[in-house]
Amino acid sequence: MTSDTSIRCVVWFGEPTGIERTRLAQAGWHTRVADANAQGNGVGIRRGDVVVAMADLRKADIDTLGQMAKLMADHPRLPWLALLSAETVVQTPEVERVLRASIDFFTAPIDMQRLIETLGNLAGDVPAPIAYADVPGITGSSPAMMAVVASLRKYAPVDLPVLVTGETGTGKEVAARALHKLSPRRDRPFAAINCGALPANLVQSELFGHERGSFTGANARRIGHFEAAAGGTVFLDEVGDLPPDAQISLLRLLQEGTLERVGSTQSIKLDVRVLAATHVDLEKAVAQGRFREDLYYRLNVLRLRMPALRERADDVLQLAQLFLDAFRKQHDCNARTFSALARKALRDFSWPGNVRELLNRVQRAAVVAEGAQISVADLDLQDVITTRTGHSSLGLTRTSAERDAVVACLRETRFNISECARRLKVSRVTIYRLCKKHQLVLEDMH
Ligand SMILES: Nc1ncnc2c1ncn2[C@@H]1O[C@H](COP(=O)(O)OP(=O)(O)OP(=O)(O)O)[C@@H](O)[C@H]1O
Repeated sequence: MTSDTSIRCVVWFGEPTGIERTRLAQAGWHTRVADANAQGNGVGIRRGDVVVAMADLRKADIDTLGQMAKLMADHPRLPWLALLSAETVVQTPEVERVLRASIDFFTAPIDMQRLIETLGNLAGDVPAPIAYADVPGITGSSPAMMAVVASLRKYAPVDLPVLVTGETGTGKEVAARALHKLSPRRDRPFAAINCGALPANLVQSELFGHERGSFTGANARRIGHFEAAAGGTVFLDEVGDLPPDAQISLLRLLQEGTLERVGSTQSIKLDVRVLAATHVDLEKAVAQGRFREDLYYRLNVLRLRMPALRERADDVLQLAQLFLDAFRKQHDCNARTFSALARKALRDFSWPGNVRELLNRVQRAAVVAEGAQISVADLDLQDVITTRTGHSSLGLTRTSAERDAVVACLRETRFNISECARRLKVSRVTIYRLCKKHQLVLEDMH
């Protein structure tokens, strides 16, 4: 976080265009133009200012490139971004050094919106977590999460089953609890049952209860989870795992509002709202005959899809900060925030375990972090950074493919320019131009 008097500054080694300066100024960034070749020139940075350095290679000659790479190596603590022209030859050692030292790079024409967003991330702009006063436990202001919140508000007061779908760890149980808390049943019990974790031979008795002596070991009458939640809400997680007999009992409860305890023929009237969740494809289970179709339709009256975390990248930093703050309240730890690179990794990672994985990684990182900032290594996300920055932009890929094609063809044709031009279906002049562009000195290639 920045103090009130600190300013945000881009130290631009190169030549920003007028439009680039204006867009940065509009986004609250001062631009200080600097020269990579001029030693020790002051650029008016004060302690406490937020500084991002820009290595603008668009017009850099070979000497400037070398100077730039050296400058970056001498200032490894500065967050560096690189700007390339479409013609920048990436295979040169100097450009490679610049790219390796950069957190991110942009190829002309520069996408100013992405650049400003990246600068914001580097400055630690983590919007305050959006919690919804009326919807407990739900955090996130991404469009996907706002749609979820709108559905929760709509579905909560309606006394119908809701089928919550979504990958593991997306917050299906959190959503079910929110539905209960928002509903008129809020002061009655809420029971969350993982159907997949119940032993198959005990499912009926666990859910619907049993009478004394109904099976070996049933020493006393016992009411099941449904009866215990009378007047409230029962959330059946992994409902697809229910065995066939329990599916019949559940269907009856939904259709007639009654249940029978195991070992009894007496129907008990019960008022309970059923919410169910699945991370498997229930439609497929129905098609394969593993799940009753009539039960599927009963459960699937209202449907709520919890988005995967990678679909709501806007929420990742907010959630990460929320989890870190919560951890700090309970434990002694130095970590207060995330480094620029860590924030980038958090946004770029695909989060197969969704919010649960984010929570686990943040807590582990908070324990192992030495300083005030959690690093990429603390989060164990180094691979994300390596893979991402290893990726080429389209411009870079094209440039490098073009160079490879020219080099290969020149070698094949034993450096016969006319033959190479014929094979590549371009003029001789173009071959000479391409050699110049890619800094290919013909004699060196023999
Ligand atoms: N929007 C959110 N805001 C804050 N915490 C969340 C949010 N969504 C999920 N969590 C947290 O993430 C963890 C996983 O959530 P939850 O158990 O609800 O996921 P799930 O989809 O039911 O998982 P599974 O399919 O494995 O049962 C919990 O610790 C929960 O508190």
